[in-house]
Amino acid sequence: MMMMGDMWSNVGSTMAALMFVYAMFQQYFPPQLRDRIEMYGRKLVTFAYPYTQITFDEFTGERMKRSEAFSAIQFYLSSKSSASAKRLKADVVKDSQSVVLSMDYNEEVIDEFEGVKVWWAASRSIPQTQQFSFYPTADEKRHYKLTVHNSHRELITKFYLSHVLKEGKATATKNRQRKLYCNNPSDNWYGYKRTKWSHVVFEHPASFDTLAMEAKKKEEIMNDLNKFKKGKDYYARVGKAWKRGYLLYGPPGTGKSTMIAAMANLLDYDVYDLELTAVKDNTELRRLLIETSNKSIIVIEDIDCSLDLTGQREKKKKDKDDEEKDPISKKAKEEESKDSKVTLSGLLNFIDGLWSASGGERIIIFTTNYVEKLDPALIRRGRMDKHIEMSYCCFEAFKVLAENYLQIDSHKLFGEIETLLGETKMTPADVAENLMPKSDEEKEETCLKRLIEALGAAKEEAIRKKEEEEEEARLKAEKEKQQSAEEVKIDGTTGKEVREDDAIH
Ligand SMILES: Nc1ncnc2c1ncn2[C@@H]1O[C@H](COP(=O)(O)OP(=O)(O)OP(=O)(O)O)[C@@H](O)[C@H]1O
Ligand SMILES: [Mg+2]
Repeated sequence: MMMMGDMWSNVGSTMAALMFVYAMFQQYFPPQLRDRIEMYGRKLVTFAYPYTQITFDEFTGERMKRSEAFSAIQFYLSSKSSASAKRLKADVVKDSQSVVLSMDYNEEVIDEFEGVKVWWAASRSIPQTQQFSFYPTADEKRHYKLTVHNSHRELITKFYLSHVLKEGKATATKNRQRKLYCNNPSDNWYGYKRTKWSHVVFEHPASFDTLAMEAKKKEEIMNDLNKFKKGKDYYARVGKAWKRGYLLYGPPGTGKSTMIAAMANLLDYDVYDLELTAVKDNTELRRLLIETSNKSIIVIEDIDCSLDLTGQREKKKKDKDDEEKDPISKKAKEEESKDSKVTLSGLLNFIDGLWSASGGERIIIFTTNYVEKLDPALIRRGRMDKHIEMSYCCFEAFKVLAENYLQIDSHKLFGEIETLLGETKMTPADVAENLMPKSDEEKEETCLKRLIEALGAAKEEAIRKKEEEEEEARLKAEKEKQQSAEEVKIDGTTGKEVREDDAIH
């Protein structure tokens, strides 16, 4: 048996001989003859290997964006490979109910199109690095290679490939799991994981059916969203970036986050939950946003707490004056501001779509508990196109919750609840909490009575608070009156009342 060492020395000497022949060929043959020989050489190779290979890389372009063709091919081949490839990779999708199989590396899948055979292979190239690592390297390059016979090249490139992309995209849509993305702090953007966003599967059950609010308002929002979704041509015609901004405001527990989930479910969009406090500056903000995909909702919750957006512009001048006076405080301020330098104007630019040259279909949502705290520039129409107030529970909203939690649409206690809801403020979150049966045996009447009790208590609490406030205001007024009376003194000689400043002179 030939030893490995012998085999390599044979290969080495063959290579050396070939290189020697090629060098002779370059040096001693006249150029015309060389061209001719090369042409015949190519024909010989084509004759011996009459196939064309087309490669589809996973990442393309300068920005190394994930190629759409690559993912479409991946999905297309997932249906083909289960039948023919022997080694498969499995991926669980859609609520863990179905498994998508794709071909493993160096496996081959044969496909047929209009009687023509083609061969697909998946492979990856790993860069030669000296470093040893347990983890897959981030620079690993994956690609699919399609091999076709030269005689069918036109049919394959013109028709087969578009068929593959169309089918692949359809399968992708069918298997698509929506995702909830959260931004990573930028210190984690580089290194092994190298991602700006982490994601989990988005499986929030909220829908507009279960959302407690007035039917008319709900319908108006749904129509607005559906119009946006179908509005591609409209946005292109009027030259606007295909985006829409919503501002959801209202007290805690009125359903702002629930509404966002319902919107994502209605539109079938991904959700990007952007934590602004983890973003260092406007450049980072831009980088994050460029990485968001189409058909997504970008959410900034509690915008008033995320940044000092309101005072930032006015503060600038004051800070400058202070800094000039005190170099130590200037340094300290610089250190401090390193932490978060996303500015109002950075945010405004992002909303205005300067960054969205890559296309559209994005919804931007801000939520806040205090709408009055926000800078008007941030929420003016055109930026936040629609302002939605999420308010305390009304009777109509209660009926939706009763249907959700108790599966009832009427009850003799409803009248009393309607009156109480008109007299007191309770958030849908609190109403829902009271309606939720605490055990399997608990009857709907018990739940409704619990709600009535809670509403009654809330009403009494509100009356007590109001009385307290009135009492406080009365005491304050009395104190002020007393103070002003003390300031008035009696002039001993004339017996007339004089003001304190008159008495001094
Ligand atoms: N309008 C609503 N319809 C249905 N359920 C609601 C509604 N509002 C609140 N809830 C219930 O109350 C819980 C809290 O609501 P949610 O988190 O949406 O409030 P929020 O307005 O986002 O509050 P915060 O301002 O504190 O973020 C939800 O899990 C949901 O079950
Ligand atoms: Mg919320």
